[in-house]
Amino acid sequence: MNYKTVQTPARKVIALVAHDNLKSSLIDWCTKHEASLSQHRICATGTSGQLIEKHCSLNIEKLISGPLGGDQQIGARISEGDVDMLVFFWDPFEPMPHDPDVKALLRIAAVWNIPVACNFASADMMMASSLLDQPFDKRVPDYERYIQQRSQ
Ligand SMILES: O=C(CO)COP(=O)(O)O
Repeated sequence: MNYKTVQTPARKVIALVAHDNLKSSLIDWCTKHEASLSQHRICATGTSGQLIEKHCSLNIEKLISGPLGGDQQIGARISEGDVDMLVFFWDPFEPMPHDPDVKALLRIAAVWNIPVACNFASADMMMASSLLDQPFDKRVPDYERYIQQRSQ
């Protein structure tokens, strides 16, 4: 794979997702970081987004609920370059009917070099980063070269 460098903007698009047993943790985390989060654009899977809006004063773009396609929607946005960070409190103790979607979301986030936090501590560290409010360069697959090489 060939890579190129792109710039992540200062004002980020942050995607938030939590499985049911971790929704209260995500709400606590959003409450803790409400002021910082309000400086960025937030999207979330359906139920997580509704609950965050109910408990915090954040504007959330609510996508489809996870089991109905929300994880895939976020994955599609990542591959189109429209998500800069992912906080996904996935449940390590319960299998989900949509486990393939969860895996696909985590995979595509790895492909596109998206910072991902899967628990409270890593999400806290991400919010403490000086890069949160600054543009920063990151390496992503060079799609133009990839498609050019494949179509020769
Ligand atoms: O299931 C989810 C992620 O896999 C989360 O979806 P909801 O926020 O709609 O519950």
